[in-house]
Amino acid sequence: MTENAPDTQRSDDWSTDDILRVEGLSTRFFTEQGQVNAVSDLDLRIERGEIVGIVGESGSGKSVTARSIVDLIESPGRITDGEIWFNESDLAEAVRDDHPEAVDGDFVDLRAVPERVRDSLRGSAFSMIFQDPESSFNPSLTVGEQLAEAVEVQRRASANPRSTRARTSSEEYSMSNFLLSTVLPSQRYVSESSRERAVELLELVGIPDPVERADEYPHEYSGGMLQRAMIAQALAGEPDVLIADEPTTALDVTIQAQILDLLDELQEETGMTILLITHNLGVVARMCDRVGVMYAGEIVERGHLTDVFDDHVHPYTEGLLGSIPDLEGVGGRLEPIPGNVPSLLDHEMGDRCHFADRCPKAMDECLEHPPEYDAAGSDEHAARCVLTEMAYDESRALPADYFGETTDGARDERPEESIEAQQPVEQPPLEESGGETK
Ligand SMILES: Nc1ncnc2c1ncn2[C@@H]1O[C@H](COP(=O)(O)OP(=O)(O)OP(=O)(O)O)[C@@H](O)[C@H]1O
Ligand code: NI
Repeated sequence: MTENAPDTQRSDDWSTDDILRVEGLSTRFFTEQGQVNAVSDLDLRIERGEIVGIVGESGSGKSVTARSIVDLIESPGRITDGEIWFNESDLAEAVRDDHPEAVDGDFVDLRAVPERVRDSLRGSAFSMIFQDPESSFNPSLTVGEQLAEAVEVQRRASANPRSTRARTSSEEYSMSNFLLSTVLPSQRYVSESSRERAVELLELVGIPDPVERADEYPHEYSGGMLQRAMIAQALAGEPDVLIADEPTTALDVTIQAQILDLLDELQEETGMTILLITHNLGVVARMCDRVGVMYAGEIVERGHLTDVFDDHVHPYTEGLLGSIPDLEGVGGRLEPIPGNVPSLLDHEMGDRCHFADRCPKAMDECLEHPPEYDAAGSDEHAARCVLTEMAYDESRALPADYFGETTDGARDERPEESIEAQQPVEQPPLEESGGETK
């Protein structure tokens, strides 16, 4: 404790089980069209060793949330507000003297420490896997070489104290596909033991004949095998938190299920924490302990699986549940929620519930932007919806044409014949509805 530290620490109220606490995170993109509110006032708590899901439609802000946590937001984007507290006593010790304001108990606010400290956590504290494994590998190096180099970089880094780690540009490829161009082969750094570890990692992620496969190039791998190799790459630094951004969307359903099983097994073996991003509630049901449902840059409902699957309050969650695809393959059809994903342009968002124009239960109350209310169920259950506080009252319903013509008729439906009632209609899977990751 320093003289400047407040008498009561906020971390006194925080569970020591929490490995990460995101508080009031806002991330904006400043584009020619205007300010895009990609993530707004988002709170997220993740316990050590749990698998937390973030689920929502394309464009709801899931990837921006993930990239904000690992400090990968690029211009014209910027985190404009919030704190990202990471619970690690060694790191807290290391930065306490120079940055007392960034430390609260064993928690460190990653936004309040110098960039080099955040950089030093990539790969070791946090690692990220993406939907598209091709972009994480250099096509002109063998998979084994690239894994060995990732191992080497992490080894050399962990020989130094966390706050002063030397970095090389080459390690970035385990984190970021768009930094691929900076990757240079640097075989002189790769030791025999790193090569052995690379083969071990391939074996760990279930790649058959890992010694031989290590000598192959990325294009010689199938999509599922390359996804496994990317997971191996992300594990090279033995991260505390693995952020998996739609890790299975590009794969066929059988392979999807295998990759999810692999993540589950790895979580159990290593005890690492996983933040799993998906637009598929079936994946959440299979994998996660807790889940946050995102809409228009906000978490609109959160809780344990039972809260969200059985006791949900938010009509958006209800709509998503009508869209659960069959993960095992047969069918796999999704019923999209009627209406369009909202514009996140600041001047078009308005100060109302952002889902109101698609909501079959929108009432006068929804013209005010709802705070997060506690909801019935577990302590963790909360929703940004007035239905936590009052029953739906048809006499207060907004007229169907209240929001004009742009809503694809979503508001023409009355609740009794709303989203669930429309299920039999065959629709293309949400995966095909586009998004920046395609
Ligand atoms: N580089 C950028 N420039 C401008 N706006 C951006 C940029 N990246 C993201 N956005 C905005 O942030 C919003 C949220 O995007 P994000 O990628 O987080 O969505 P998502 O929930 O991950 O969707 P998907 O399921 O399609 O991956 C997008 O709708 C887009 O408007
Ligand atoms: Ni995304």
